[in-house]
Amino acid sequence: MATLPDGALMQRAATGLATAVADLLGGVYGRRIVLLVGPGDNGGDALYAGGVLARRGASVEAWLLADTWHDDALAALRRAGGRTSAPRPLRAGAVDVVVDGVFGIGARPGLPPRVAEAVIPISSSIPFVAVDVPSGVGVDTGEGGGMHLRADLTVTFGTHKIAHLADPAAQACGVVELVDIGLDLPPAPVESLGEADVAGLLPRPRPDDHKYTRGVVGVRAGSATYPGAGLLAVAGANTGLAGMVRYVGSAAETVKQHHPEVVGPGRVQAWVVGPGTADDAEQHLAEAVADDVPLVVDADALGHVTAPLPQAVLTPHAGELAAMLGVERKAVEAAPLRHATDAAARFGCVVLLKGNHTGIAGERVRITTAGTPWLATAGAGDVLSGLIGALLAAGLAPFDAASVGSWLHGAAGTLASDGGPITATDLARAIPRVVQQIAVRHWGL
Ligand SMILES: NC(=O)C1=CN([C@@H]2O[C@H](COP(=O)(O)OP(=O)(O)OC[C@H]3O[C@@H](n4cnc5c(N)ncnc54)[C@H](OP(=O)(O)O)[C@@H]3O)[C@@H](O)[C@H]2O)[C@@H](O)CC1
Ligand SMILES: Nc1ncnc2c1ncn2[C@@H]1O[C@H](COP(=O)(O)OP(=O)(O)O)[C@@H](O)[C@H]1O
Ligand SMILES: [K+]
Repeated sequence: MATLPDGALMQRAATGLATAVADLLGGVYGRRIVLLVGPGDNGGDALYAGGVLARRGASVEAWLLADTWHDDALAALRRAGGRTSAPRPLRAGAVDVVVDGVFGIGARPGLPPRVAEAVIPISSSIPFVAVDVPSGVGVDTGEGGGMHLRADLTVTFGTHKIAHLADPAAQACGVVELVDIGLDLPPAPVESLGEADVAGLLPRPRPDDHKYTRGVVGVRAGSATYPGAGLLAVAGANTGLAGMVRYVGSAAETVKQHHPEVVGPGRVQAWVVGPGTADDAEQHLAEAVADDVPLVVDADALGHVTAPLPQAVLTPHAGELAAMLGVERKAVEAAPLRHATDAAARFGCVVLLKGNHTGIAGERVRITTAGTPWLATAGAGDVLSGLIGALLAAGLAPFDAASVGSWLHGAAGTLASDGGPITATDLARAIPRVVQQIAVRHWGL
């Protein structure tokens, strides 16, 4: 901000916001727009954008929800023909869009009663556009805090904030649109991989490779009671990303019938331990750890992790992580990033916490946004552990294996789903297609 004329960034932000609102409305002239305006620059963005839209023929009213507001921005709105008015109940169809400019990155979580009273009587069928973040969420934690607003579209500036990536706040954002305002940004403490990042990290077979140089992954999963978990972990491992898959466990016959490529015990470069192992989980974990290679620890084996495991990727869902940390599941769901980071410190390894947006805590934090809620289906987690194991065997460091595996898993779920329901088997089958698309788009093959 110091290098630019006063207000330049805010003008860029407000122009981007006005464009996004116009796109959402499919036009501006005659549209009815309500601005929820707080005391800071977030309210200033909303007011300036309202001015741009009013000049183009929209009917814009601002509800001033704090005792102070951005004076210059309100003056600009008034000059453009906008007005202020008192909050009132809005039934469906009463206005075309509500713009939430109450609080932005300067906010503490939660909403003051005056704001809550104004927004509760607004029909939930009126679209909400959040300026920067839905007001009231924990901007730098992604935690829900107390009360917060929800948006159909969030227009943010310069860079994504943690609240756009980390649940539960991310679920309140709707679609997130990033407006470039020309900021020169430092490295981020939280990252989200995109397809090009994954293309750069994925192991590629070289001309002189053979199956052993590409890495061998061993799967210890499934049992007489749960053979399916073994099959699905193998399906995730056996998608061609490692050179070979070994299986160790009591579902060996079933695994061989479905996956003729898979071989029995021997040397491996990485282990996957846990899905469906039931009473054998502790022994499988001890044997895998004794091999001193990187490993994925999932499902039944997670309860047997007591000491730090420096080469491991732990892949709990919220319930499993809660049990490991001795807290309530609700506490993990309210603050997933914090609990994943705590667990990574406690167990001295990478912790991948599964969910809508999966968080990977290790040397840094990465969040996966590539998935779809259709992935909430039995066995999808077993496929993930196998897939991450294959990437470990292929030579990726645990933090990269976990985050690249999670991205491929989400992208495969989204591709297989195409908007409809999927099974874990469909998901595993789609993984090679995702890798093929990456190869075509980014590797020039
Ligand atoms: N920085 C940039 O590069 C750019 C920033 N831009 C824009 O500026 C926005 C940030 O603006 P900002 O810093 O003025 O803070 P903002 O979020 O409007 O609110 C702070 C005010 O709210 C109050 N308050 C907070 N929480 C509260 C609560 N729970 N309950 C009650 N009150 C609460 C707080 O009070 P205080 O804490 O001082 O008591 C203070 O008065 C940013 O999100 C983006 O939209 C763009 O223009 C482009 C460039
Ligand atoms: N609502 C959701 N949106 C997106 N992905 C989800 C959602 N719920 C679950 N998933 C993903 O589906 C997988 C489920 O794994 P898990 O809970 O271990 O199931 P299982 O034990 O049946 O395999 C995880 O990768 C998780 O991230
Ligand atoms: K806001």
